[in-house]
Amino acid sequence: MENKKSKGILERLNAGEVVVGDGGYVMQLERRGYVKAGHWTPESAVEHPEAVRQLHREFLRAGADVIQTFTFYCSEDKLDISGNVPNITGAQINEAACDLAREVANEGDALVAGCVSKTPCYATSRSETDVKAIFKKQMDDFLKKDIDFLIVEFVDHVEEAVWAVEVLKTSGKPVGATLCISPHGDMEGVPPGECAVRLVRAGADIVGINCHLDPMTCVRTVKLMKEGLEKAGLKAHLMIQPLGFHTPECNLGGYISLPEYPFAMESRAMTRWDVHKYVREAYNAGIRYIGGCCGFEPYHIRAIAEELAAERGFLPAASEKHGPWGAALEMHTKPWVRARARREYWENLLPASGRPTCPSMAAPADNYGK
Ligand code: MET
Ligand SMILES: [Zn+2]
Repeated sequence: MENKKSKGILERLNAGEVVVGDGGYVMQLERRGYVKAGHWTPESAVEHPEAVRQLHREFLRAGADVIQTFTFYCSEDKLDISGNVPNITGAQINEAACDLAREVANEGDALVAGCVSKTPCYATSRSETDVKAIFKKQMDDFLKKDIDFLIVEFVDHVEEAVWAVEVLKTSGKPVGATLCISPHGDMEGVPPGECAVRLVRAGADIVGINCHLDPMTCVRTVKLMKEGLEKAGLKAHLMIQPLGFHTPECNLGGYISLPEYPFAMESRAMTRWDVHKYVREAYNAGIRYIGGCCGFEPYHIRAIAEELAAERGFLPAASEKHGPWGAALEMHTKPWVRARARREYWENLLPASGRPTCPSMAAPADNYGK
């Protein structure tokens, strides 16, 4: 299939453009009936391509400039342990996912990012040779297809992320690396600033944070990464793809430590107006690749694109069905609803949960990684 993109990821970022990322696939497709929680493997790229294609399309229509391949946890060691897909190989899933991402990316001017994530092999063996062989295999699957750049995501030990970057750099493609860590640092206690330095020295062109924690916490962590890079005299682009959930009480383990994870997260969902605040904060921190992870649905991505409409110079296609700051309510028949067609109303609203006996905060477990 022809690759129609106008500019690569680094051309865009080097030119100072904002790049809007896409949202969370595994969690959204679990809710839609195409991913099994616990396993979180992406066999639907082969079994139900129409479901994956549709979600890619919705993120594209919402304004995403990058379509990530639906290849989360798609290393052979993870697929083996998971045992969820006895008749489908990792290579089949990786290749099908690349085709789906390319097909949809070419419906707009989006880029395709081939994505790898943390491996069970690292957790059990810490073997650089074995872990690197796993990343190399997944990368080779991607390179049979037409991808624009590569992303290492959802890694909580910087050592493993560095190994992934070292492998992916051999492709000659740009590499982004996002850790799923808190402001306290990675699982070995390596602070975010030091993590960023190690990733950039390993060859990452873009560094940042994804998943595990809410947007404002992730912005704080990326700021620490930026400070670390500045102190070391290094330069890299910054990226952020946080949870679409409020997790103010979370510790190192992030959302996985919450009693509501993963089947009762709904009451923590970000509103589109929360996303506006997050995006402005991220932009002001100097982050230019701004997207989402688990919990981010297409309307959240549209909110990113709408908050950044002035900087980008255009609105996404999905904004045809959305007036800015509730403007479409101006034609509502009820005057008290019409009165909500203004920014101050939505910006200052404190949404009720509708659950009178529920706590607003939970007690997260503190045994992550043990
Ligand atoms: N890009 C991956 C996805 O959205 C990240 C998952 S993090 C658990 O499926
Ligand atoms: Zn996630």
